[in-house]
Amino acid sequence: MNVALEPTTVPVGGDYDVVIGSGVLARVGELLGPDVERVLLVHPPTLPGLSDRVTAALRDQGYAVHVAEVPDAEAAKTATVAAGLWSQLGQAGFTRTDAVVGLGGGSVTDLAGFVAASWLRGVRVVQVPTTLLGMVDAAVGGKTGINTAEGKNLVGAFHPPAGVLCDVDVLDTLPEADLVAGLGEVVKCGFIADPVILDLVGSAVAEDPARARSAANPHLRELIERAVRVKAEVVAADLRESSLREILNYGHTFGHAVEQVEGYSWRHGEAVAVGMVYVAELARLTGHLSGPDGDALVARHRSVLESLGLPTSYVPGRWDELLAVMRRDKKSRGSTLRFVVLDGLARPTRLVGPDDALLQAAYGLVSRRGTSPS
Ligand SMILES: NC(=O)c1ccc[n+]([C@@H]2O[C@H](COP(=O)([O-])OP(=O)(O)OC[C@H]3O[C@@H](n4cnc5c(N)ncnc54)[C@H](O)[C@@H]3O)[C@@H](O)[C@H]2O)c1
Ligand SMILES: O=C(O)C(=O)C[C@@H](O)[C@H](O)[C@H](O)COP(=O)(O)O
Ligand SMILES: [Zn+2]
Repeated sequence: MNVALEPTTVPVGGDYDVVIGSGVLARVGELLGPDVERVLLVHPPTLPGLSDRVTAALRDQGYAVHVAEVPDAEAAKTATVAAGLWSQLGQAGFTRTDAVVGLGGGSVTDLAGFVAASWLRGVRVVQVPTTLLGMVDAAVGGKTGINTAEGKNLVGAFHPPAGVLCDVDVLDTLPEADLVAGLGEVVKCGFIADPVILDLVGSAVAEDPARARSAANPHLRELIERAVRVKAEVVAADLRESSLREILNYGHTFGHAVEQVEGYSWRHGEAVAVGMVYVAELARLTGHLSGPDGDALVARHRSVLESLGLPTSYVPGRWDELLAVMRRDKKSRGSTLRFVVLDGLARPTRLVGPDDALLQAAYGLVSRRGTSPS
């Protein structure tokens, strides 16, 4: 990413900061806070250069650094991997004033955050996201967790980080498909809260579609900052998802079901993209979106996401599996399914207990044979 702007600090309530900048990776120790002696650095196998740099920076600052390489991507988010980290913390004698650092994409920051939340009932975690999705979403806000055989993020805790460090330079090595998946969550913030995001994505695509899908997107820094501000404002108001925070789950009920049914072969941001189209169609079927404006907003979901190369359809014939997974969504209450839908652009609301027939009809509207992600 070719920008050399000064770092930006986005406060999350008064609790911690998200630092976004170029060349800021070595500042990780500054976010740890006082009294930390030992640090467990958790990272995937794909980032040897970055994990070495962060380890060296922490050691230079006097910390005793223990390193844990965990499986890549969704394979990191298991009870077995978490248990291995608990053993490592125990053997190294980590106390309540020691800390965990999560370096990697959302899968690693979710795992590292969960291990920090559960070790001694809670030690500090600093998140150093290395994917776009991690920077704009997963590392911010304190939702941590792992998967079980029954579904995604079914075990976890709300455990806000002590700080989040986003060094945008690391995005230069991120594969395009992962960058684009991160743009899926950025676009989500555009639909639920900040339509300027959709305009910026539109401008970037109009200027140069290939560049818009890369770390050279000329609006990327502003897109990151805007999406982080949306998330920061929401989680500062409702950390534990008693109400407002549910809007960040836009597109996720169907999206998480696609991820699980597909054995996590779709990227999270890809599944959320088709999930947003699904729920936009559901909003139209249930009257939340209506008339020409409603039609245009549904069409805008497809056009923005497709302009970035994100999927907007899913294969037919898997309704029973999808519905079974959707029933276990965390927004469900008893046997009542609940969705976040839009009443208009940036006007999110709840849809409670829609008819199964309408849920299935919306699936029909997003079904297309031969669909697969990038
Ligand atoms: N806690 C939350 O609020 C929250 C929010 C959104 C998503 N999530 C979770 O985040 C996960 C998805 O995160 P993700 O999209 O970052 O995927 P990911 O963590 O699987 O990373 C994607 C891939 O990019 C590689 N990678 C990471 N950084 C790189 C870099 N700088 N250069 C080259 N390769 C790099 C990784 O090794 C991996 O192969 C899902 O599990 C999702 O449920 C959590
Ligand atoms: O931060 C939130 O709240 C979100 O819902 C953000 C989502 O993008 C994210 O994927 C989250 O992990 C989903 O949470 P879950 O509660 O549906 O498991
Ligand atoms: Zn998400």
